[in-house]
Amino acid sequence: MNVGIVGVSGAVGETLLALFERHEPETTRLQLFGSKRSAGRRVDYQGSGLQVQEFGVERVSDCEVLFLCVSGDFAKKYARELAKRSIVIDNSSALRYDEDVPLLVAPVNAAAYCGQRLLANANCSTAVALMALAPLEALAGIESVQLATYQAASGAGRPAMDELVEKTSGFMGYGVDDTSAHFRHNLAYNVIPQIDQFQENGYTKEEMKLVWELQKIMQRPDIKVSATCVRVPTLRSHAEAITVRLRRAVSLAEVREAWGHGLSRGPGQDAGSGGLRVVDEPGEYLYPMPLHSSGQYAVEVGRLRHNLVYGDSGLDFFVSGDQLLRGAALNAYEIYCLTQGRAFPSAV
Ligand SMILES: NC(=O)C1=CN([C@@H]2O[C@H](COP(=O)(O)OP(=O)(O)OC[C@H]3O[C@@H](n4cnc5c(N)ncnc54)[C@H](OP(=O)(O)O)[C@@H]3O)[C@@H](O)[C@H]2O)C=CC1
Ligand SMILES: N[C@@H](CC(=O)OP(=O)(O)O)C(=O)O
Repeated sequence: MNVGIVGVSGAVGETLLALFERHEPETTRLQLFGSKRSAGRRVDYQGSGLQVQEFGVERVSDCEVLFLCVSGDFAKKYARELAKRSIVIDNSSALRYDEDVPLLVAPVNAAAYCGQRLLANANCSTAVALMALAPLEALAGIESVQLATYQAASGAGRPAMDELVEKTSGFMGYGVDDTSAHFRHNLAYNVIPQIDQFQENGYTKEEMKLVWELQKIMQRPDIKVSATCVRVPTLRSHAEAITVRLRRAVSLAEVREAWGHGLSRGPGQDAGSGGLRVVDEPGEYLYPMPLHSSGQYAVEVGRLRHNLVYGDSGLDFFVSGDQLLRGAALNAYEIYCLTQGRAFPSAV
């Protein structure tokens, strides 16, 4: 198998490379690509060195599978052309809403893959939320979802993450420095209620992605979704406070049970918790947090309780999941596993 990663120096690309290093058989020939900026750089991989090559359509032509970890504009320009020769797994939002492109969160809607060559990876907040939402949809049917997100700096890429570290260590006090090259404001010791551009309806594009993508992936265009997305000064792992209204009353025990077996673990595998871990022992001060979920394949879910407004058909809970893994690289790797008929690594 001949595989290429385009954008390997970025936050998603480097996380994907680490997954290949850990899970991929040595027989796979991996090629790495980037812009002129990182061309020529050598990267350690499975005991040898790989050189990053400058991307070019002809240069990637022998790759049977190509991961695009670049931008939406890059995907718009190249993805369809590349898909004529390779299976293309795109991490950007550019093609997610095209009718002929399956939008995949592999443990949730693997059935949407049926041999297409151009495949879209979902938005990070959407993928993290879905790990807890999909089993609830199967359990009782979802009427509505309300989300408030707490999104890490790395959601805006590797340079944004580096900037937060630098600005935090150089913080001089509030009102002194409101500059940032990657966010609308300085994120150090701050929270910013804007991710992506504002839309005409007053929501941001990140908030609307949650609406569009939950509806497309769950094949439920009628589900009501509303979100507020906030950037917080964590480095990795998006956390989300989620309120769900179900079609019927459920017990909390039923919900925990559903979370224990409601997700696919890959072609030919039995369903399992496949990437969701219940962390819900308030008496022991154990609940989902980026501090614990960062670097982990599983999304953590906890703080489960019935919602005081909706009663026993409503649930409140909190999730935290490493968005560079579940919301990007791990999900992309699982999509690749799907195309190869292999079990997902989270099941290993
Ligand atoms: N970060 C996250 O949590 C998530 C990101 N995504 C999406 O994944 C994609 C990558 O994001 P992320 O890793 O965060 O971004 P980064 O800014 O960290 O990395 C961008 C990458 O794109 C490469 N690149 C830029 N221009 C070119 C070019 N002309 N040819 C080849 N490579 C190029 C850069 O390579 P070089 O260094 O060589 O210039 C770099 O490796 C984006 O579409 C993003 O929306 C999706 C879900 C979550
Ligand atoms: N928007 C996300 C990361 C991302 O790139 O998402 P998308 O692929 O949907 O644009 C964040 O900033 O946390």
